[in-house]
Amino acid sequence: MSLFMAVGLVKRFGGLLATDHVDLAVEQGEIHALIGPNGAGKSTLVNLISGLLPADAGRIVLDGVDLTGLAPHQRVRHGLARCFQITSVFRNDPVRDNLLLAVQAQAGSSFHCLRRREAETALMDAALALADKTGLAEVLDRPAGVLPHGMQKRLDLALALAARPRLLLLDEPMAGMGPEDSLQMIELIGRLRSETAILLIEHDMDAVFRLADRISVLVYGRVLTSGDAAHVKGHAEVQSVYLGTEAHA
Ligand SMILES: Nc1ncnc2c1ncn2[C@@H]1O[C@H](COP(=O)(O)OP(=O)(O)OP(=O)(O)O)[C@@H](O)[C@H]1O
Repeated sequence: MSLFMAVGLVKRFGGLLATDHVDLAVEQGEIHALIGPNGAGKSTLVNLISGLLPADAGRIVLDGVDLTGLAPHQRVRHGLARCFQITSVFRNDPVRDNLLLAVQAQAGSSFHCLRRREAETALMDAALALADKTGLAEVLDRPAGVLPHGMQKRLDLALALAARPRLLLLDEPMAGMGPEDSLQMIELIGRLRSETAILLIEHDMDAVFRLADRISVLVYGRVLTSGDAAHVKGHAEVQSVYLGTEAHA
């Protein structure tokens, strides 16, 4: 069985069928990219998966557990975490405190058996490990809100990783970045493959083709095709519907 499955997902906005009976599977260790032209329904699908929007029909299953009726925070506890297009940090607080809060929220009562000082050390160690992993060790004392854009996106990713997800939803992690930041983000996401499966929405096709093990193409709320980069690049309908439009743009 796949690590994650969306089965027959449907979302209507009035008369518009934004998500049209979508089936999607993400395997363990896989980076699965979701691409499609503007308005294809990518954000709606990710909102259904993360629980920000209720589905009109269909199911969401992670690791054999049906998450369909659960609120977003309950889905996070079951291993489904999300990074937003807009960063969701406490802007006036230092990076260190943002990381500590996220680690603390995830740890819950798991450090209760330790003495207070030991628990604080364990939390700080976990926060510093996250900073190291995401390239934020040099900016721990800086208020999150004054970080350059690329680092804010990395902080956002670090906060999602604090939840130790089994499946991480990344909604346009490269948005608004210059080439250097994009490259660093691509490398970082590539390294995460060993610890979590990833569903990646991204308009940067270079990033998609470099990172994705599998790509699903969404058009008018439906999955047109799924496959590896070679399959998608060679798919005539994808070329005309999506890659063609991007090239023109
Ligand atoms: N809350 C809403 N109410 C009404 N219509 C909506 C709502 N959210 C999205 N839509 C419509 O649903 C369709 C899919 O939108 P969605 O934002 O999911 O597409 P997308 O593929 O993420 O686009 P983009 O790449 O531009 O972000 C669009 O026609 C959009 O106008």
